[in-house]
Amino acid sequence: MIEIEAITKRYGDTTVVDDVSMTIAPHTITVIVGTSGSGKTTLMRMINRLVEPSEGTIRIDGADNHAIPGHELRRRIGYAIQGHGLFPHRTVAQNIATVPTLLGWERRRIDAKVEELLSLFQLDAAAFGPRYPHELSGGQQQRVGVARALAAEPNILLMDEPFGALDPVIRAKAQDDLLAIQRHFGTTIVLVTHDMEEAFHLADKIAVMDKGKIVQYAAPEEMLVNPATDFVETLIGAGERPFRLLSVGTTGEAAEAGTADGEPLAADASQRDALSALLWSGRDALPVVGADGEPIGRVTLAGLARRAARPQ
Ligand SMILES: Nc1ncnc2c1ncn2[C@@H]1O[C@H](COP(=O)(O)OP(=O)(O)OP(=O)(O)O)[C@@H](O)[C@H]1O
Repeated sequence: MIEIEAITKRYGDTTVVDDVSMTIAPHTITVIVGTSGSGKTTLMRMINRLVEPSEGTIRIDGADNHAIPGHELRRRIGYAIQGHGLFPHRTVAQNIATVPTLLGWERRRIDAKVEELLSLFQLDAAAFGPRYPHELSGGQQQRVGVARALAAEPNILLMDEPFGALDPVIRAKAQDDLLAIQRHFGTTIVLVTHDMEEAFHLADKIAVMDKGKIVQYAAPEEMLVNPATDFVETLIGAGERPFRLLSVGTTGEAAEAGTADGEPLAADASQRDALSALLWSGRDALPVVGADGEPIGRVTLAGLARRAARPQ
């Protein structure tokens, strides 16, 4: 659990984070969005004390983060940034092993961790471990950057625009990998992004910042249905709202009893994907199957339309 209490950061006369309080529950993904310069990065960096606050307290699992030496904190909290920040003269394996080596882990444990992470990120350890960062694609470098941030098994992972430099296809893949990895390790993730699509895809809770303040901190569905201010509504993109509502729910949740013809949809696909498949196939209904391939019902255009409509 991360408890941020009345935290303020000033540079000279300028207040860049203004009396922010928020609690981040363990094992969740919190996404911070907002306009450029609204203080997102500064707020996040006060968690691992890359930036020292002017006022206020941040507690990590109950302990004031000021009571923990900065270097210790940054070892315990993973940090991944856009452009990955890999060491160019170290191999992929050495990069991932950086913090475990600092912590004095045994060689065998380090090797096992490197292999586990590379395979979780779908990189073959034998092929990629010995390579240098310049021998990887941008997307692969980025995955190694996140793998490195996770190597010491941190409870908390801070991510600053981690997928900002990736093309849309690789980016979507990287987001899905991150969700799978977060479930695997139960890591508490705080992520800053400019991309609302990404925020709605990943977040358990979204914090919207404007001029150093949090203007709304809520679950995606709640924010869509009840945006706190005009600013939040603009940021969400009012025209996108029905589609975003569908993108935060799964097809399984929208499944109704009954059967339908056509290519089945996976229950864990988003309702937005289901809508797209329905429109594209020209059908009113499509079958839904569970992870085991067994039918669990059908999803209908009318059912999705009800879910995308303003709640009454
Ligand atoms: N070391 C510093 N000294 C002075 N001002 C700073 C410093 N670091 C950040 N700022 C200012 O604080 C404000 C908030 O910066 P921050 O990087 O937190 O914003 P952000 O919301 O992450 O922006 P972006 O989305 O553009 O990355 C900006 O106006 C920035 O210029």
